[in-house]
Amino acid sequence: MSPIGSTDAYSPDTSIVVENVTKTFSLRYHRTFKQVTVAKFRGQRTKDEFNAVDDVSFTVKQGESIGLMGLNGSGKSTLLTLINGTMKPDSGQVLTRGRIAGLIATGAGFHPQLSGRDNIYLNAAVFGLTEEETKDRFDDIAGFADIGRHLDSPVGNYSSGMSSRLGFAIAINVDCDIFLADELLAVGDKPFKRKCMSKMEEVRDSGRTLFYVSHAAGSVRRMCDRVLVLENGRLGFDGDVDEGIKYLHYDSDDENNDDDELGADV
Ligand SMILES: Nc1ncnc2c1ncn2[C@@H]1O[C@H](COP(=O)(O)OP(=O)(O)OP(=O)(O)O)[C@@H](O)[C@H]1O
Repeated sequence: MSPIGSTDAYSPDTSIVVENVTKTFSLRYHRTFKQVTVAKFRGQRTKDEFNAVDDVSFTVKQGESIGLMGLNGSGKSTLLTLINGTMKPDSGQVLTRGRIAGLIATGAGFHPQLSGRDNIYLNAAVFGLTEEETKDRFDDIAGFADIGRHLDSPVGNYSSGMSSRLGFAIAINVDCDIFLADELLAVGDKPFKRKCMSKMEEVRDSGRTLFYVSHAAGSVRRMCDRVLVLENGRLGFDGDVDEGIKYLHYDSDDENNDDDELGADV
């Protein structure tokens, strides 16, 4: 990996540069105005700040597939949201090259009162597809989501698995340079997870940059050629997949089981 700040980090085959990125959130201890006032009167703390992403730096080359791992709350989703541009870092910078697509949160970007069909057009437009492009891809999207008659009912009534199917089906049909996937296998059923994995392999093999958040060691091993491990917001490990998984102390017996790898969490 090129050191950040070197000319290599900004070379034409660089896909993502994350440079000393920090994102700070507040932990609030009281909800109401009255509680806050009483706490202040008693000299108690009403909030604390912490770095969900803490001075993280790395560079990704176009076509690399990165497994982003770490325990719950270590900052994976926050980092993905910063790469995606939905949130801005408090310090440092994130640079990306090309169009970004992917599934960051189940149901994010869907309008609950619109049907699945209308949401396909809405969501595809957010990803930058024209109406014509979406029409051309509609059958592929609906076919991949495979939610049958529910396509014409409001997305607000969908189960989390159904929202995830629709979200993934749209995202995977967008032409992009960087594909971000945050625990997309967490809610789907097993046949859908298998379908997603082979689609993601297609994405990886087509030369797009893949950023894949997962707790499942087996699927990271199958999908990725490099692992980043976050620990309390800091980058604890960046390198070889097996070593990254060992770094997180996975039980190696679980990793070889194909069924487990599609669903197992740490
Ligand atoms: N908008 C927010 N405001 C305050 N705290 C937040 C916000 N979003 C995330 N956090 C906190 O930031 C930390 C990192 O959260 P994040 O969702 O990035 O972790 P994660 O590694 O993706 O976790 P998981 O594996 O459980 O999905 C957590 O402590 C979380 O509570």
